[in-house]
Order: sequence, then structure tokens, then C-alpha cells
Amino acid sequence: MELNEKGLRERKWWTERGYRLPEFDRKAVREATGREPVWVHFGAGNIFRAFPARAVQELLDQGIMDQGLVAAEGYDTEILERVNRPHDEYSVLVTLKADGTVEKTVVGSILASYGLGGLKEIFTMDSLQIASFTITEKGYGVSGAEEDFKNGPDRAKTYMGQVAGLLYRRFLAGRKPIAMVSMDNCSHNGDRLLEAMETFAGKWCENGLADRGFLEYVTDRSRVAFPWTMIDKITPRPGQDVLKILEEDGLTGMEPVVTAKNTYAAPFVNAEECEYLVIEDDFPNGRPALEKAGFLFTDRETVEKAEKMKVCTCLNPLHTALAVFGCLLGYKKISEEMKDRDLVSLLRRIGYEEGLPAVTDPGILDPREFLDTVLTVRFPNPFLPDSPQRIATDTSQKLSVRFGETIKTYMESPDLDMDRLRGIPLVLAGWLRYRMAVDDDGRPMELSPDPMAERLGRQLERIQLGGCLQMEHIRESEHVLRPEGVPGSEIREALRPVLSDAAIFGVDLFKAGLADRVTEYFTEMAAGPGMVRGTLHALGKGEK
Ligand SMILES: NC(=O)c1ccc[n+]([C@@H]2O[C@H](COP(=O)([O-])OP(=O)(O)OC[C@H]3O[C@@H](n4cnc5c(N)ncnc54)[C@H](O)[C@@H]3O)[C@@H](O)[C@H]2O)c1
Ligand SMILES: O=P(O)(O)OC[C@@H](O)[C@@H](O)[C@H](O)[C@H](O)CO
Repeated sequence: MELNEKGLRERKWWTERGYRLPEFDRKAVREATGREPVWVHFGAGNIFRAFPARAVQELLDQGIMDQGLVAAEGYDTEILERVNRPHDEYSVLVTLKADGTVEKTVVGSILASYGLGGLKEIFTMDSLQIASFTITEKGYGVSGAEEDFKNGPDRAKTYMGQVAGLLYRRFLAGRKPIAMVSMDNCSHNGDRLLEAMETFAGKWCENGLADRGFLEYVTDRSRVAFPWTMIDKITPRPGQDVLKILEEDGLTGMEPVVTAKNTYAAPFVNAEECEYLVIEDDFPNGRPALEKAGFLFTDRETVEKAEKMKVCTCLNPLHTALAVFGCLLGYKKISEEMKDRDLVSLLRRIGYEEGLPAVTDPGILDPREFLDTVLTVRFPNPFLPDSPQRIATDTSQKLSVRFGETIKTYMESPDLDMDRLRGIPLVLAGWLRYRMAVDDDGRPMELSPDPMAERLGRQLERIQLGGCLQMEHIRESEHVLRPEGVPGSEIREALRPVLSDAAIFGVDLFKAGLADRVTEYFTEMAAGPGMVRGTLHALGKGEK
């Protein structure tokens, strides 16, 4: 059986095998979506299919919404060519519950997909209420946009430049209102998107390439809002065991692809059951009744607290700890790491002892309960094919949010003692050790992609496993220095360009008073094979 319009005409085949099917009239919804589109989503990746698309399907099924989703892909259009189009925009969501049961849902709420150039008309339409984004943390960057600033809205080439160009069309069409909703794991994600739009609008107005009122429009919250959000649902890359379930049902053509841009995509997505979407309720052109699909609408302050709780404390920092140490220790699955006492002890330390005291209770979700569930139900879920390698992707972009915010809180609060921090500096040191691309057995290790890879490679090239600082004169004689042979200060100086980079850590670690501790842990873990495990174990026993 194939997943497409034709295959889905045989509803009985699917229902007999336990699939939930769309209940709405897809033809009518496609027409309505073409006529009066309401919601365009940028970033046709896994989380989009697993969460917003499924939620919209629920509302279409209940007749609460009449229009579905338009998917936009401006970074990796191979996803559309190889996954969306061959399956008429359908995908299968496989929910992997912690009790081992599986729920299979055919999601048909995406009705069309376009590259960014295909959205020009849609952005002028009165009906458009939401443009949402899951384009990863690095998607919001404006560096390298100098040409766009000179060329103007119609000829922009960067991702954010093209989005700003679409917004300019909406402005020219009558300053129409819209909510631009970032759903990425960045702190104050709405502001990241606003800053990018403001930069383009400012430059274009300044260079006489856009009408003067454009900047005013972009920054007028009653016209263009950038609500903050907190999104949570662990959605790993498509897994082989899940593919097997679908193939055993008799489905064909479901194999995952890895695109040239390294996106892991498939006509199916696999995700956990647990999900939260907390959104600031700021939608100048109105919005669907998404609360009926469980979205939590609230004020900005509450979103900020919920996001700090999840992204900066109770989930994502722990994920990054499992990512760097999991790769170093040779793990391929997050749930396996949760059987490792040293790792669980590190997570408990970062979560309960170091993170929680810096968190403000958002009220709508209890931080301690949330953390308990992450550690006892969600991460250990053996059915979820999540890997440290997925989470290690782009770590340089994540550390400032996942750890920097907590460090800042410690710096600012008279009640919090920076000297108590052990687990957080160990993860930062672990990441530097990870960047050496050698695992804890001393074997070369492939690193996950990272936009700063090249620069970090250059900055860290003088340090090699064995704890040795590869000084010019030693390199020649091929001598290996034992760690005790290298003064800590030399290692620290070699690490200085990275440790002091607030763009990576959110703060200059020297100013935060953590540079020495990170150096100490790093030096120990780089002293030779087995030392990552040794250092972790010592921390777990309270010897660090
Ligand atoms: N997967 C999860 O568990 C999860 C949960 C909550 C939030 N998120 C957020 O969603 C983001 C995407 O996750 P996913 O699982 O869909 O990943 P994915 O790899 O399946 O998809 C990534 C999407 O981002 C786009 N993208 C990548 N780099 C880009 C760039 N430089 N500019 C513009 N677009 C770019 C890709 O084309 C693709 O559409 C994450 O980075 C995170 O911020 C993910
Ligand atoms: O999606 P990223 O790359 O920002 O981060 C990797 C994971 O930590 C993340 O996807 C979590 O699974 C997610 O944030 C859970 O809600």
C-alpha cells in the first residue's frame, strides 16, 4: 500500500491495521486553503509534522477549522521533492508511548507546500493569520545579508531576507495584520524573529529600497506580532524500528532519506506522546481555536517562565549533557544512556541542584514535576529512537540558551552561589572535549554538523588527546606531554578565545568566574582514554 491520495481511498485497509485517518473532506479543505489560506509554516521538518500538523488535523476533523496548513521550505527543498510531493503531502505520525504501545495516525492537514518564492501571493491575502517557524536556532541569523541589504526586498537571497521580503508584500498590500510565530528552542524566540525582520526593514528603508512606513509596520505590534512560544515534544529522526512496523503493515516507499543538507526526513515521523505548546496570545489578525487542540495560550511573562523552565533548565540542558557525553562514551540511544548511573547522576545534579534554584515557577506547569517526568518517563522511554548524535547537532548555537541563562541568573542573584556549579561547567568542558573528535576510547569520532565547526577546529587545534598542548616545538619532536607536564594556565590560555566567547556561552566564562573550573575538567578529560568516564564518575561520587 502506498501513502498518497490513491492509497487512502481504501480506508478499510488502513483502519484494519489500526491507523487513524483524517475525517475531514480533504478536497473541500484544499480548495478553502487555496482560496483563503490561514496558516503558513516555515520549516517542513519533523516537529512540524508531529505537532502543529497533527493539532490542525484534530481541529479540521472536528469542523473547528476549515483551512489546513501550507508548508514552506526555503532551506532544504529536497524535503518537499522527496517526502512531501510523492505522498501528496500526507505523512504518518507514529506515537511511541512509554508503555510500549504505538499509535499510528495519517496526517493530511498539510494541503500544499512551496519554496519561499511560491508564497508571494499568499502573503498579500486578508485571510492569512499565522506564519510559524521551526527552522532551528541558526535559521534566524542575519550575518551574510549585506547583499540583501543592498538589493532590496524583491531580490533577497538569505532565508530571513526572503521572509522579510514576504512581509514587505503584505505591507504593500495594505499593511495587513499577521502573527509571526517562532516555535524554535531559542530563548525569547519571538524577539529573535522580530530582530531579524527589523534589521531588514531598517536597512531597506535606510537604503531607499522600501517605503518608509515598512519599519513602522514591522514594529507595530497591533499589525505584526511576534508572540513568544515554548514548544515541547521529543521528535527524533525517523527510526529504523518504526519503519519496520510500517513495512510489516504492508506500507511501501516509507524509507527515510538524508538530504544533501543533512536533514533526516521520511514520509513518517516518530515522536513521544507528551507535548506542550505554550503561546503568548497575540494574534492581530485573529487565530483558530487552537486551545481546543491543547495549546496553552497565555501572556508573555508566563511563556518566558515556561520556556526558561524547559529550554534553560528541566529538559534541553539535560539533553545536551546526554548529547556530548553520549557521543564521547559511544552511546547511540538516549534511553540507553538513562541506564548509566554516572550520566543520570550528572543530570540530577544539573537539574535539581543547579538548575531548579534558578527557575521561577511559571504556574501553568510545575518545574519539579516536569523534571521528574523528563528523568523518569520521557528520556528513559526505550521505544523512542532518539540519539545523542541528533541532539549534538549545532551545539555551539544552543549552549548560550541551555546553560548561559542559568549562569547569568547565578551571576545576578545574591542568593545563588556560583561556586556550587559543578555539573554545568562539566558539560561545557565535555563539549570542548567532544570537539576534539576523539571518543573516550581514543578512537576518532564523527561530529554532528555545526555552523561553527570550522572556526572551533582552528581555535582548538593546538590541543590534542593525551592532555597535551601541542606547542610548535613539541609538535616537531612528536612528544606527548602528560597533563601534569602542562601548566593549567597554558591550557586555559589556549582555550581563551572560546571560553571568553559570549556568543557561544551567553557570557564570557572568565567574567562569570567559571573559566578555571571548565579548564580543569577539560584538562582532566583530555588527559587520555577513559578520562571522560573517570571525571564523570568522580563527580557522581561527590569528589569534584
Ligand atoms: N525535534 C524536536 O524534538 C523538537 C522539539 C521542540 C522544538 N524543536 C525545534 O524545531 C527545530 C526543528 O526541529 P525538527 O525536528 O523539525 O528538525 P528537522 O531536522 O526535521 O527539520 C529542520 C527544519 O529546519 C530547516 N532548517 C535547517 N537549517 C536551517 C537554516 N539555516 N535556515 C532555515 N531553515 C533551516 C530545515 O530545512 C527543516 O525544515 C529545532 O531546531 C528546535 O528548535 C524541535
Ligand atoms: O531541536 P534542537 O536541535 O534545538 O534540540 C535537540 C533536542 O534537545 C530537542 O529537539 C528536544 O527534543 C525538544 O526540545 C523537546 O521538546
